[in-house]
Amino acid sequence: MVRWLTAGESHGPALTGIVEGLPAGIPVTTQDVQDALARRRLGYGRGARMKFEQDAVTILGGVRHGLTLGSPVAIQVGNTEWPKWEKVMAADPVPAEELEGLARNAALTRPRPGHADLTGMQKYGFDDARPLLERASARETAARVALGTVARAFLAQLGVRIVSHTTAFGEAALPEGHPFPLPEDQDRLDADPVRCLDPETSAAMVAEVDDAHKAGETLGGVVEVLAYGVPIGLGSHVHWDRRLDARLAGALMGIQAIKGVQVGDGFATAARRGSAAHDGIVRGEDGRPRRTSDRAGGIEAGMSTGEVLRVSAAMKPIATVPRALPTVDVATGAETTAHHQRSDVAAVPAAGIVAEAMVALVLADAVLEKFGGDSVGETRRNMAAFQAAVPALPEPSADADASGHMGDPLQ
Ligand SMILES: Cc1cc2nc3c(=O)[nH]c(=O)nc-3n(C[C@H](O)[C@H](O)[C@H](O)COP(=O)(O)O)c2cc1C
Ligand SMILES: C=C(O[C@@H]1CC(C(=O)O)=C[C@@H](OP(=O)(O)O)[C@H]1O)C(=O)O
Repeated sequence: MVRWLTAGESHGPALTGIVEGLPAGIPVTTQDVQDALARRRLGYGRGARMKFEQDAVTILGGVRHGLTLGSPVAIQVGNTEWPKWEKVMAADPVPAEELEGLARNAALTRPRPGHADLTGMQKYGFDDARPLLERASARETAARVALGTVARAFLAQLGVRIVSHTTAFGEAALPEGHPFPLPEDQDRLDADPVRCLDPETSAAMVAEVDDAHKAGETLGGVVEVLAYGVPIGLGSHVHWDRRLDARLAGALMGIQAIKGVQVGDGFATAARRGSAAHDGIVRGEDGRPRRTSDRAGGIEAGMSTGEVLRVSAAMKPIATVPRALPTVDVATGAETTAHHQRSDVAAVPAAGIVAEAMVALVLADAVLEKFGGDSVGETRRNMAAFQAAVPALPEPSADADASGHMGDPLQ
């Protein structure tokens, strides 16, 4: 079982992530993690903090000379903002006179609708939103991306490669039937301001962000993650919590601001007739069955089919709306507008990078569940043996009934 945990606050000294259960022999370096984190900072609409803050990566355990040891991998991502917050976010008590007059320490009592502020204060018994927003902040996703780097490097050793792109940003969306991006497109995607390969749609998405910015608004959107080379049979139909689709959906829903997840064509299939909703099965070139399309997103009955795995996540607009939303001041009881602080206008492209990390962690777990292995080599051998044993179809005889009809159940 692969387990992972993160700790740390947005303006604390660092975020820390630990992933346990990955095998020995995964090639990963500090630079790999640093590069992955740099991708998360990109994207049109991100706020000022992304420009001046660096992610300071230290691998604290589980890796030696560029290879994992099979022990828990611990990664620290230092917040270079920390010196400004040393007193306000100190772990140990700070004398009141040292906090007095510090603007950063002022109690935030006008909770933002759509963020953790109000419900968190009510639930945890705080009269200030600071202790909530510090952990609710998606700064935490830096730690997930760091851990996802290791999971992804493991999957790459097995020929599984992940790519993501932005399919909708505000009202601008890729037209239906657009080509799927390939893993080799990653650099081109990262070079696009919104991570969309269609130039016309990309320009429309940028215009959406500009419009929202000018109007004091924020935006959401949809990202899609594709995984190539996923073997047949990850996950299982036998129990709800073993279904690969359920596990991916939970992991994607666990990203801040994600409000909808779909597998393959998801919601669109609900409006289709059966014949246009599923993927036909044919004899593939290697004599094994293949699907004629990827509407199901490479998962049927909670199991990977061996086709391209495809999941999408819908992100709501950023809650810190510059044209501040109505709220109440919990200190005075007065109706007012929400506190506003520096914020992203939109973070959809960054959410795509975080979604890649979550998909990588779930797939790494599912791969190890099916194939096991304490070293990368062992997992690779086990996976190859299983794949070699997937039977090819018998050669059809000339007089076989091609109708495949099983009788009408309504008669
Ligand atoms: C990459 C990323 C960046 C985000 N940046 C901001 C931000 O700058 N301001 C903000 O209010 N919310 C931001 N969010 C969303 C909030 O973290 C999220 O809405 C909040 O934690 C409440 O959780 P919920 O939206 O899932 O209910 C961001 C989310 C992600 C994934
Ligand atoms: C810091 C990051 O994202 C932050 C996520 C976030 C939120 O409310 O989720 C609010 C903002 O934090 P701050 O107000 O300190 O600028 C974002 O910058 C990051 O992604 O690294």
